[in-house]
Amino acid sequence: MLEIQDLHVKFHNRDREAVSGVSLTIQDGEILGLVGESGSGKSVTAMSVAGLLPRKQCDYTGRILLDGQELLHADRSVLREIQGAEIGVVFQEPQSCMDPLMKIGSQVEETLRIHTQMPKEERHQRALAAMAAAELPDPEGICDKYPHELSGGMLQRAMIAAAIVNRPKLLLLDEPTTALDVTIQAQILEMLKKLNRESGVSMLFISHNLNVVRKLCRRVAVMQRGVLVEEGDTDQVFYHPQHPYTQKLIDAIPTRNRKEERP
Ligand SMILES: Nc1ncnc2c1ncn2[C@@H]1O[C@H](COP(=O)(O)OP(=O)(O)OP(=O)(O)O)[C@@H](O)[C@H]1O
Repeated sequence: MLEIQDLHVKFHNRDREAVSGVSLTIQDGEILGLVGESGSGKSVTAMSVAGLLPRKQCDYTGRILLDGQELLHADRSVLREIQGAEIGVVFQEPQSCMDPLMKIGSQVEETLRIHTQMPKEERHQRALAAMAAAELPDPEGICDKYPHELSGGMLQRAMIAAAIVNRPKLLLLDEPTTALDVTIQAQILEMLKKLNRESGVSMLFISHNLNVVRKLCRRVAVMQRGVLVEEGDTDQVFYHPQHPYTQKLIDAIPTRNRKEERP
């Protein structure tokens, strides 16, 4: 469903490419993990897919196809349509993505307001359903709250609800659990798994932590300095890494966590 072909991105104010010849595919209903250290080009890859690349500040080549439709060179108006209707995006810091002065319910509904003609009551019902799918307790009550009244974990669930409310084909999750404590992180990973199982939405899950990716993704791609150095079945990559950089990422995981869940 998503095909990235030979993507290159170079920012004008940098000497080397942020993304150098990355090719990746995500099948219908698949969750692909994308790992690598800070600055390896994961977010720039996701931004290219989401149509969020600052086009005036960089040169970019390649192709990005979502169900056959080219996105990398598409017009802004086409991208805006796709962003709201077919691709949902969730970032690490929900606080910085939410409007502090707008109630949660309105923010979750926003995509529907912009991209559909749906009547108000139907929008509200869809927002409640999305919040329930994101496992927010008491969605009706939370609709009336402001962002500062929710915990970090709850806010991230609200962001996920906003990203799925228009039933996108693809969800881009850029370090969505990194800022959360481990218990909340585990609960959100479980929720994402269930969401994928029940709605069939495909996901690109970005993390610098290979151990987190293992919990969610059957397939993983590893990036280093803009280049895709390894890709394959997550367990295979984890237990038999082919690239020294992947080994380095694995070595960075505490041994206690590495042993758990060994098949
Ligand atoms: N708007 C921009 N202008 C110039 N350089 C940029 C811009 N956005 C990203 N970069 C550079 O592109 C490279 C890749 O960054 P990217 O954010 O994709 O890395 P990442 O793997 O997602 O890391 P992190 O986890 O820290 O976000 C980095 O060197 C970064 O500084």
